Amino acid sequence: MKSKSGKRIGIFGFGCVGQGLHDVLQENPHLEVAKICVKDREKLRTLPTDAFTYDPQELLQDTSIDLFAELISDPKEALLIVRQALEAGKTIVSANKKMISENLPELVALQEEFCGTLLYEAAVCGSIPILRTLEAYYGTEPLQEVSGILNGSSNYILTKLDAEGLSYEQALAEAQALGFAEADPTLDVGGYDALHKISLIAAHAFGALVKPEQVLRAGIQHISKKDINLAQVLGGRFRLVASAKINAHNRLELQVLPTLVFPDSELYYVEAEFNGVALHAKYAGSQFLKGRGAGSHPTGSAVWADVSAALAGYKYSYAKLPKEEEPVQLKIEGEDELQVYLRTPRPELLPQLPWLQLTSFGVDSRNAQLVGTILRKDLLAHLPALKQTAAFIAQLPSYISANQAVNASCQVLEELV
Ligand SMILES: NC(=O)C1=CN([C@@H]2O[C@H](COP(=O)(O)OP(=O)(O)OC[C@H]3O[C@@H](n4cnc5c(N)ncnc54)[C@H](OP(=O)(O)O)[C@@H]3O)[C@@H](O)[C@H]2O)C=CC1
Ligand SMILES: N[C@@H](CC=O)C(=O)O
Repeated sequence: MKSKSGKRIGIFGFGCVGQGLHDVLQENPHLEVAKICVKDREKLRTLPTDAFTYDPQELLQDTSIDLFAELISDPKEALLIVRQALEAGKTIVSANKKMISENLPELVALQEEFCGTLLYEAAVCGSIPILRTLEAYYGTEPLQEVSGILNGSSNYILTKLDAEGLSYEQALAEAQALGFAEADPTLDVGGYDALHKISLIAAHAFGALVKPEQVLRAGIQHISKKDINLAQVLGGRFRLVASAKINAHNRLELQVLPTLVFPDSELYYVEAEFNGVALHAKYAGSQFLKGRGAGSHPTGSAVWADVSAALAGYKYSYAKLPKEEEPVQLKIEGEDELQVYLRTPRPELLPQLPWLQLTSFGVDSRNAQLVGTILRKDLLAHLPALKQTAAFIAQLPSYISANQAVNASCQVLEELV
């Protein structure tokens, strides 16, 4: 079908997001879909066979195509596609946060060298226009913090455990069936996906190029009924929260941690696959954006928005990234203290940690719970050993005392008896 704009798009991937984009383009025929590149020749498709190709070069070398959308689940192949498109000076839109966050310096350099364009709004918080907001609105204003719920699947699981009493396995299976989860769901529940997203946010919001090992990261995969009940008795909910924030020493602190949130936080009300991001700017003050963070049409909509913007000549300015001649201003560090809740079914494996304060409770043959205060950098150093104990680790706000947690745990036990 001839499009209104006369422009042609080549799409890589026809899964959850690719189909979402295709649906949106069918209802809004501004662009002609040249072809869709997929992998599996045996898969049943909802479109005729001639809509597809299995050879990426058939799209990449087609000079009649004006721009590409890269929406495949394989980050290595995605990098090859995006690299080739940018080296040819083309415009390409991607949703692949793992690939982009792990290769951002190269992708920025390729855009500069060959004058191509890469946009990736769909890679961060699905339908929420967070990158465009950071770029177009906060390109010059200093930000103090950007934080929130950046992974739809984890949030869906946590909501279902808390509100409907589903088992972890049931909730994860639902998140997968609905198309929210990554091909490897460890990326979601292990906090890696949120790490990729907060790294991209850090680049646009603070001009920081982040290495994964600089981020304090824990996921939700070891959460248990006991933890959910404890949160409920305390009047809170666990959410997987990612944050990038400038601390009192003008250092950037990055973390992805399950966090106990209460009704005084906007994040308490972010449910199911929704995401929510709070921005704290020096002059504008605070803002909160909430919307669907995963799913076919919400993500397809974000890709479509990028496609439309790219056709209108929009590019990221990366205004806050340090220029070659400037030294890197922002150091990533962790001198501050964190209060954490920790429960492990393998207490015998708990490493010796330099706790500043520590209260243990709920210790029996199967579990140990504790609330402790520790320096962020010490927790970062010991996190791999803690993870060996299958521990569930979460940040507790400082206004919750260890005594409150102990009392809540006793109440949970009484209710279970
Ligand atoms: N699902 C979501 O809500 C969101 C996903 N994303 C990101 O969007 C991207 C796509 O995710 P999603 O649609 O969920 O994934 P799906 O698993 O639903 O679909 C993946 C698609 O990629 C194709 N594909 C995989 N490997 C190759 C390859 N080597 N060559 C060509 N095609 C290939 C598959 O082909 P075939 O059909 O033949 O199997 C399939 O069509 C990922 O980067 C994901 O992280 C971003 C935001 C939200
Ligand atoms: N797996 C991701 C998909 C969107 O980015 C998520 O659950 O958020």
